[in-house]
Amino acid sequence: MDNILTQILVEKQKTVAMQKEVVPVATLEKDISIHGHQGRLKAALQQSSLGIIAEFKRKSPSLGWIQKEARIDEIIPRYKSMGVSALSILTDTPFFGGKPSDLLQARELTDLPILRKDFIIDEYQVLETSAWGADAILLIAAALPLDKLKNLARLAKELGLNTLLEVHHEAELEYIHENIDVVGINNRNLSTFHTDIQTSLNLVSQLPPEMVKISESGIQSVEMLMNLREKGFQGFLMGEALMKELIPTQKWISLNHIEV
Ligand SMILES: O=P(O)(O)OC[C@@H](O)[C@@H](O)c1c[nH]c2ccccc12
Repeated sequence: MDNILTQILVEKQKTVAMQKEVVPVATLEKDISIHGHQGRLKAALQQSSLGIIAEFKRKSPSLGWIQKEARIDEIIPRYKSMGVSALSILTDTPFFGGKPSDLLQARELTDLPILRKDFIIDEYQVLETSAWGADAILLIAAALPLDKLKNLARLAKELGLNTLLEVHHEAELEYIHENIDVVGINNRNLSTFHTDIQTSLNLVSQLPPEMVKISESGIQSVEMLMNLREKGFQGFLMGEALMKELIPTQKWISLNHIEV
């Protein structure tokens, strides 16, 4: 199989089928009424902060292990001290080394909005996301037919979750509809896994002006972030650079004090 996304989706179908056996829908639904989070990702990005969505990611198909032994209770307090706007927690195990308990642990540690980062292909996973106390789901246009994506986004809205739609090119902009709260342009080509910030810069003018916009992947420096910010992005999904602490925490803290 040539395309990594295709491999991930095949694997995901098996995982979801297994999970449905382990935790039946009725059990998940009990937890949903307990949490009842209202989607707060969009609101957090609309406030005038730096707009970083800090990702917790142990490994990725493109990089291999980034930090195999990374712990939520060490990384999340650092992200909090940086003044990030939201968190992104990977819950995919085979390809990204994440697990649902990472999200649960992060939820215990902070009130920051949490994006559940996974490959959502089934309503069951939307229920899980809500039951685990996250605030938002990611839906990837390249991974889903439009009608399926619309059904998932509708369920998310009913549960009070925000939906972040991930797009890569112009043709996918047709996926934007009333239940999409935030649009993310992924700078990573999902076939080659190569990143290029130009992807964001090229597409931004074609997004609806009122839409909250995020640039995802390959943001490695403050200069890149500021450039994207000037071009109209309010959110910046960053994983590798933060996990590796390529930019000192102190630098982020000082940036939060300037007018952005
Ligand atoms: O580590 P980076 O290059 O900063 O990228 C973070 C995030 O954008 C990336 O992990 C990502 C974007 N979309 C995804 C979809 C699935 C898994 C991962 C992703």
